[in-house]
Amino acid sequence: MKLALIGFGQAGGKVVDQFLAYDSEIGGGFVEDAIAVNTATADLHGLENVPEDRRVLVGQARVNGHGVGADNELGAAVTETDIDEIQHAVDQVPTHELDAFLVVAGLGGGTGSGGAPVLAKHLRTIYTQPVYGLGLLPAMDEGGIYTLNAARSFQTFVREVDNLLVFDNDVWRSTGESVGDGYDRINREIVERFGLLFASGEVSDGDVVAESVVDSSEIINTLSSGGVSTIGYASESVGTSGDGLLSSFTGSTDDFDEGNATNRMTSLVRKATLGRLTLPCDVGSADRGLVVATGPPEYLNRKGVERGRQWLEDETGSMEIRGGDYPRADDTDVGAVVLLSGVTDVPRVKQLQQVAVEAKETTATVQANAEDEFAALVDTGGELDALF
Ligand SMILES: Nc1nc2c(ncn2[C@@H]2O[C@H](COP(=O)(O)OP(=O)(O)OP(=O)(O)O)[C@@H](O)[C@H]2O)c(=O)[nH]1
Repeated sequence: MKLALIGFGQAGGKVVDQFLAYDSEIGGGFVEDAIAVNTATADLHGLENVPEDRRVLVGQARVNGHGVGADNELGAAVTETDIDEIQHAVDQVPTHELDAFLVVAGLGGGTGSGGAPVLAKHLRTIYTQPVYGLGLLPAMDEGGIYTLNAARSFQTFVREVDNLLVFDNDVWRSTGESVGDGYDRINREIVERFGLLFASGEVSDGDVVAESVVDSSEIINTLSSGGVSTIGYASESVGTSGDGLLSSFTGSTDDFDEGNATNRMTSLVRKATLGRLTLPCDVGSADRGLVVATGPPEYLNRKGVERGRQWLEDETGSMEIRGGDYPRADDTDVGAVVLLSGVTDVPRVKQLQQVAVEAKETTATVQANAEDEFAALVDTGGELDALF
């Protein structure tokens, strides 16, 4: 499907930057346009792939290009004020080619956390295309302010988009990794999963057309349940003709190969669903689902996808599970992407909200105490007078 990507804040901009790289790497064709919005000049300069004329600085009058310092109310306020600056950039998007907008932001900071919901709301009042969000949840150890920001932004963002796709940094961290290296790896995981899904609706005329190629309308229908979505992905290297299943084609019967490919695809769908999701949840709470089989066309086995799809129907109890192929002739992996939409049983969100409520209460108590303590510090019991 053709997307206009809008990265809001530092994390949003970096992920959009990586989406651009991934799209050209796989020849995906899902990025119709890409814009980065930020309150910090330095963050915009740090981007590599978003064209310079698609970078928008907001809030200059209030923060002078220095960011909002994790104040997401300020992030929201400056976005409201400067919405025309962003609209000016969106005006250049060839919207007649567009299937949807995707607004990407880290929810723990200030700029993206506050600005992304404001922009989503604005876009939905103007355009007929769906506006999706991709929200990145902070790791738990980032601290109270990030958790509180994320919980409040999540609540607002999910209300203002047609569907909120979520990626939880906490689940994807590795111990012993520097923050920078960690984000580079995590961002790759993000764009691989979401990128494959979006590219799957973009099979061009020159590509090999498989038996049942996923269409962008199937992605849109799956996401039209609204609410929150998560993605699972599993893949297996099939190598080139020297190893993997291809080599087992030679010297074995077609029946055996067919059965092998069917089993492989069915188990990839299960692995994708039961393995690490971008946002862990109870799969049974999903409202809709989409199974996409990716890889060289000869491995995209219809029976395998169908069995995987039926299995997901049983797991979710939903009748709205779609399935299809994304053939990639030059790929050495065969994989399954599983999109679960409208999930409602998400312990991580409840945990985030609980910690946020505690953080809010603690902040209020600390502030009240600080005021009393400061008054006590300055007060001399009437012994001394201030100058004026
Ligand atoms: N996945 C991912 N998450 C990131 C990355 N950088 C930051 N984050 C997360 O995003 C949250 C918000 O950080 P930023 O995007 O830097 O904040 P901002 O929107 O620019 O807002 P301010 O810096 O407060 O103006 C953090 O709490 C992290 O959890 C990144 O490169 N990848």
